[in-house]
Amino acid sequence: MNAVTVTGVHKAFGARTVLDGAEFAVAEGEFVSLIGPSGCGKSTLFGLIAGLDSPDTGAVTVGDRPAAPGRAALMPQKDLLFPWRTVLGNCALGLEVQGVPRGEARARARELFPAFGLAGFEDAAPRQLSGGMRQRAALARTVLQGRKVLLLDEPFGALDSLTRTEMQLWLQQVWQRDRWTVLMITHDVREALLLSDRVLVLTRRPARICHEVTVPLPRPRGLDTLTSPEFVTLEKELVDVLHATGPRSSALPD
Ligand SMILES: Nc1ncnc2c1ncn2[C@@H]1O[C@H](COP(=O)(O)OP(=O)(O)OP(=O)(O)O)[C@@H](O)[C@H]1O
Repeated sequence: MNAVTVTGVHKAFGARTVLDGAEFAVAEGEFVSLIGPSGCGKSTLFGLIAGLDSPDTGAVTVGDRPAAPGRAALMPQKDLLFPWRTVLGNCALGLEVQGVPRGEARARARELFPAFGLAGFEDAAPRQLSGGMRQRAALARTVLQGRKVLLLDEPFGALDSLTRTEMQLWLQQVWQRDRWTVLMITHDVREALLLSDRVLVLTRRPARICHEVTVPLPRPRGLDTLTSPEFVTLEKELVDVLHATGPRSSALPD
C-alpha cells in the first residue's frame, strides 16, 4: 500500500491557481524529495497532505484514508520552538497535545535525545542551541508524534553549508534505522539526490509534477558519493530540468 497518494489535485486561492493536476504516490518507507521553483506550490501541497486544507478537485490519501489532521506529521520551514519551554518540553509538546500525560511524553522524548545529538540539553532553552541542534529538536518533535509519514519543509534551508551536510548525513543515518516514510521539500539538488530514493520536480505555478528521477545509489551515501560519476550525471539531469521549468520565479505576481 502507498503511504501517500495524490491524484489529479487542483488547488486555487481566489483567482490564483497553485496546483494544476498534481499527481504522485509515495511507498511506505520511501524517502522522496520535491523540488521546484520558489512559490510554485510545494508548501500548499504539504498542507493538503497534512490535512490542513482540502483540494478543490482530486484526492489526497495518507495510508488507506483521506488526508486529515494527525495522519502525517509536518515539520514547517521555521522550527517554531517555543522560547519559554525547555528543549525537552518543546520536543514532548506534540505528544502532550495528543493527550499523553506530561511525564510520559517527556520520558518518551528523552529517549530520542542521544540519537538526535541533544543529550545534556534537555533543560536548555531553545536559544542556547545551535541552528543544527534546533532543527534536530524540531525533527524530534515531529518524529515523536508517531505518524507514519513525515513532511519536512526545507528542514535545513537556514543552515550554513557545513552544518547542512552534517545534518544530511545524520538524517540519512536515523532514517535508515527507523525507515519513516519521508517527503521532503528542498531547493538543493545535491541534498535531494544525497537523501532520496526518488526526486520529483514540479513545474512553476500552477504546479504539477513534470519530471521524476530515481536515485539508485547504494546507501549509506557519504561525502564521496557527491563526486561519484553516477551522482554527477543525476545532478546534471536535475539541474537541466529545473532550468527548463522556466526562467522566472513563481513567487512573482501574475
Ligand atoms: N492561504 C493562502 N492564500 C492565498 N494564497 C496562498 C495561500 N497559501 C499559498 N498561497 C500562494 O500560493 C502560491 C504557492 O505558495 P507555496 O507556499 O505553496 O509555494 P512554495 O513552492 O512552497 O514556495 P517556496 O519555495 O518559496 O517556499 C504562492 O503564490 C502563495 O502566495
